[in-house]
Amino acid sequence: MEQKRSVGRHPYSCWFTFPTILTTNNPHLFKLTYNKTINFNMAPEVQMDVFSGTGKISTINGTTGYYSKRAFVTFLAGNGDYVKGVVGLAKGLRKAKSAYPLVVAMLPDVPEEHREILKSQGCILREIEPIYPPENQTQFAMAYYVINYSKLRIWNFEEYSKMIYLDADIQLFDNIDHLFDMADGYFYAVMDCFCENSWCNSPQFSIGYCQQCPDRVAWPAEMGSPPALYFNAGMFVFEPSRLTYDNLLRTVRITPPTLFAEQDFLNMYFRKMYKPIPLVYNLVLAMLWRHPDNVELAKVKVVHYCAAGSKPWRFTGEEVNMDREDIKMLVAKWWDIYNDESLDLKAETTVNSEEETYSKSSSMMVSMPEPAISYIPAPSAA
Ligand SMILES: O=c1ccn([C@@H]2O[C@H](COP(=O)(O)OP(=O)(O)O[C@H]3O[C@H](CO)[C@H](O)[C@H](O)[C@H]3O)[C@@H](O)[C@H]2O)c(=O)[nH]1
Ligand SMILES: O[C@H]1[C@H](O)[C@@H](O)[C@H](O)[C@@H](O)[C@H]1O
Ligand SMILES: [Mn+2]
Repeated sequence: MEQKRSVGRHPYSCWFTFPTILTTNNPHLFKLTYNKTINFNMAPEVQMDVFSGTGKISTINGTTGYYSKRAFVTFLAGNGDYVKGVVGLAKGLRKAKSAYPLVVAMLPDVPEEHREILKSQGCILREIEPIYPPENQTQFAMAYYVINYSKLRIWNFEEYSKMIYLDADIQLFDNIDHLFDMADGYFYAVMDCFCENSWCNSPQFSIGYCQQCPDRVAWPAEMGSPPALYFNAGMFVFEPSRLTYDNLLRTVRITPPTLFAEQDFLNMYFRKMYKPIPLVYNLVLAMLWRHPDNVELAKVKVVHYCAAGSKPWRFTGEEVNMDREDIKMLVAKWWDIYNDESLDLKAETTVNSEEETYSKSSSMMVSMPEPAISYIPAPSAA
């Protein structure tokens, strides 16, 4: 078992130590240094009609019946400070009065002390085994991201019919429970931006093309058809399913890793069922300086502190773009929630069980009537 492998360093500090992915004439091709070419359109076919869709038979307070069980889920690896992100998220969900609990899919290397903190905040802990891409190929993904393949385990959480995945470096500033009411059978997420240096080896970056403003640089005909819509995998709405899970694991075993690791993989796997949702559900911070016209900050519900140097718990303000007023304001807002003791779960409501710890309030929440349906129309395809 490779469980002892440690989580890599942040990509921005070691980017060029990895073999470069060369650009090609075709946007769908990422040519690797050893002349192996990955064609996203030629990826192994996967079953797309695999979602379970309806509610399942489950037991609430001893009564068996059909209902849809929903939860947020995040991912935690290692003994570093990402645990602060999860605590912040649990408190942010409480502040937004979400009706659903937060499940933490965590690797075995999360220390007991951190598990206790998360339990005391009402999180449901689920230990997962790490997933690594095929042997000897990890050099083609950024080391820092390789551990993120383990995230695929959340498709196995079949006791939930629908889940919203949130990275630990995400904070909610508004209730987003209505996203659970979107039609089943799709994969929902926010479109990414290709303008940051992290994309510098992509065909998109090389010609200055970004799906966030497709008219800025027209996609040249000689480069083939424009690339498929690409989402940021820090936030997505999905339906756990054993069938999908097995298929994901089978597919990942035969899919050579690329730069953004499981994010690229998920984009490839779910390309036919991907539906974009508005960027207020996952504000990738670079949008603030790359596409300011697309952002209405006051309306943003979910902020993703993914730009280099923006993690609130490590923030110094010294990195590029980090001295902006909007960034400092968003970091301060994250700390307001993290430090707000009134958002801590009250100790007396915590219930312990062998496998999971959850709060009485969260378990009650699951059986509450569903919130009113409020469908969020996706923006038209870019
Ligand atoms: O030491 C670590 C590193 C990461 N994580 C977890 O992994 C998530 C992803 O890491 P980052 O948030 O630091 O990465 P980015 O936001 O820069 O990366 C984006 O691209 C990644 C490609 O692998 C993933 O898809 C990720 O979800 C997406 O937001 C974290 O939020 C956290 O939940 C940990 O728990 N501990
Ligand atoms: O997931 C990655 C990562 O978060 C990078 O920081 C960002 O520049 C990319 O756009 C995104 O795809
Ligand atoms: Mn993130």
